[in-house]
Amino acid sequence: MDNSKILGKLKGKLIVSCQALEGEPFHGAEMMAKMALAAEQGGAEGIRSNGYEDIVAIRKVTKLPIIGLIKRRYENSSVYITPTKREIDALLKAGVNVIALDCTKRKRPNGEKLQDLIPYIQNHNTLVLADISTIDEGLDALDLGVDCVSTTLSGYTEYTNTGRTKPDFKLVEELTKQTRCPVFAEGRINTPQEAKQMLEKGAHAVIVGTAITRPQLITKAFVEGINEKSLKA
Ligand SMILES: CC(=O)N[C@H](C=O)[C@@H](O)[C@H](O)[C@H](O)COP(=O)(O)O
Repeated sequence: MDNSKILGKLKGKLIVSCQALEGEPFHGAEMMAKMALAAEQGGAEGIRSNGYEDIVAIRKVTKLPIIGLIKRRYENSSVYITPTKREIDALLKAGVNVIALDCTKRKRPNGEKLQDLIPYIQNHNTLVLADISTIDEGLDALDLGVDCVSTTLSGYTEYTNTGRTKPDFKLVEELTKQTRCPVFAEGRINTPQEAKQMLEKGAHAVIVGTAITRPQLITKAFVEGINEKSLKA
């Protein structure tokens, strides 16, 4: 696939994040490949996926563009989405089209720097999606030459973790005002209406995970909805 055309193809579309971590009922490459297939059948135009095995399995069942990441925790750093060159090399080997890279201002493990990692990925004919949590991080990442940004980490860094339960519409709106580069809306988008609203606010595409691919959490939302005390009572 010609990666330079991917961003154009994703404009206005839905990307489904197919991730189940260890301990989750759907954990496993075979399951994630089925999730990706289901997403494609439902009309998604891209897949976001975590881990070498899951990505290889997904690549076998679909030709959709894959945004890959590897979550790994290192000592002395809270960066966990594709933190080092080691994860980047594994993603390049898996054959992803785009690499999702933590581009927050936090210190990376092994003293590695975004200034080196971004061109390294791009020199392998692979795009960089910057996962950020604030407007400044988004703009800084764009200055460093990333191909696109995603609001993935809003609410998940030490300095944005305010217990937010709704998507960060404001961050998408502000970022799209300040750049012509594609801004992906991601994180806690739980309804088709919210997804559409994000596009109306200028998002290039919408990435949805939990609300589509984590059945235990979808069930929980229904159970909580049923148990919620009626305001009229
Ligand atoms: C914060 C973090 O680690 N986010 C991860 C990034 O890859 C995934 O766990 C999320 O599922 C993904 O961002 C989609 O978001 P949501 O599941 O809320 O639709």
